[in-house]
Amino acid sequence: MTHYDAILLSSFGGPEGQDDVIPFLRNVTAGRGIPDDRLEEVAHHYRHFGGVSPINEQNRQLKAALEAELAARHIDLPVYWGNRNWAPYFRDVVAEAEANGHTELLGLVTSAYTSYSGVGQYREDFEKATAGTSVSIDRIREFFDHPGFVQPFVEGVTDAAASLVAAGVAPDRIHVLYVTHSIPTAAALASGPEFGDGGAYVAQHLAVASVISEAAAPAAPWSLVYQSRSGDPRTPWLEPDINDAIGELAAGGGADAVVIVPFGFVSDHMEVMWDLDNEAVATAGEHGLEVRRVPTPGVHPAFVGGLVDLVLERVDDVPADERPHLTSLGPWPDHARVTSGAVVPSDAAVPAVEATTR
Ligand SMILES: CC1=C(CCC(=O)O)c2cc3nc(cc4[nH]c(cc5[nH]c(cc1n2)c(C)c5CCC(=O)O)c(CCC(=O)O)c4C)C(CCC(=O)O)=C3C
Ligand SMILES: [Fe+2]
Repeated sequence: MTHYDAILLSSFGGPEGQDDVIPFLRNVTAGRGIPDDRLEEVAHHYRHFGGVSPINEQNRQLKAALEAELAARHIDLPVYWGNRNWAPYFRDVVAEAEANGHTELLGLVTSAYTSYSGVGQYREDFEKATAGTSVSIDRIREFFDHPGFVQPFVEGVTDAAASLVAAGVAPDRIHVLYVTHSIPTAAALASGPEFGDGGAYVAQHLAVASVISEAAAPAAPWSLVYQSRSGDPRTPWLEPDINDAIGELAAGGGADAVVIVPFGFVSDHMEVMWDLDNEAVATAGEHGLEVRRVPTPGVHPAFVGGLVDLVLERVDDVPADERPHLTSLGPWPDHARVTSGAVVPSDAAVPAVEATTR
């Protein structure tokens, strides 16, 4: 048994009004040289929705759902919620937890895959937030192939394919587009060079997509595509972009319909609402393709239950060979514990990718 005092639901954060948008974007891009015109472009996405990202409300709902699931299973662990880029910030939440006598936190990070954005940045922010405190933060493993994360997508693709078939589309004329956040190719490689050019990041996505397709739409061809690239246009990022992929599919006559599966994200936040529901759906329409967009896990009971299972496997020190995983890449190893500004190796082997991403 490993003792924890509380869970720290850890996420990206988002603006909640027009005045928040630019300070939020400055937080996100601090020191990373994102061109101003791109910042303005992103601000525009938020402005369109009143300056409000849905992500904070989705995390409040996830926190409530986790609390209900923990209570139903008689697990006495309070849930704190903190963000990297907007209030409640990690450093404030860590101070609040410490004041309440909660110093051994288990971080539940809302990133399913291995990348600097989803792993290294959180570790660095945990280090900053715990520096000079008595609080330590452990983190659950990347859960890309955990049944609780995969099941909602299997249901979503199954429903989308059924709805297209009901609309008269032949099952093998549906193309399933698994879409995730593009990252620089160098960052992808750094996420785990032992997995090939795309690193652990691409390998994990390919493995999960194949599991979902086999279960939900075995007759339909599929591909892995990317969204939301940003940064310097001269820097290579993972491709193809989903809009280019839709154009090429239509030009090649390879499909009558596309199913868009945003399996890089756990909730329908801004990047889903704007880049997919707005842009990619329009692109499909322009090319005369039927389109369905599959929901993200959100507060799906399988996802919420799966997160609690991921907490329990750490509390109970469940050995790797007994941990649920749906691909041959899993179960992904645990991380080093962050304590008082330092990373202390945990008992489990920490993969090289964790230390070297990006
Ligand atoms: C891999 C990945 C995830 C998934 C893993 C995870 O979930 O953590 C993710 C999630 C998210 N990204 C988000 C928002 C943004 N990401 C940006 C910028 C970037 N993301 C990157 C990668 C990722 N991002 C990268 C390589 C950049 C380039 C700049 C940099 O080197 O970091 C920018 C700056 C402007 C721009 O460049 O577009 C914004 C505003 C939101 C919140 C949405 C909302 O408000 O609802 C969420 C959940
Ligand atoms: Fe991002």
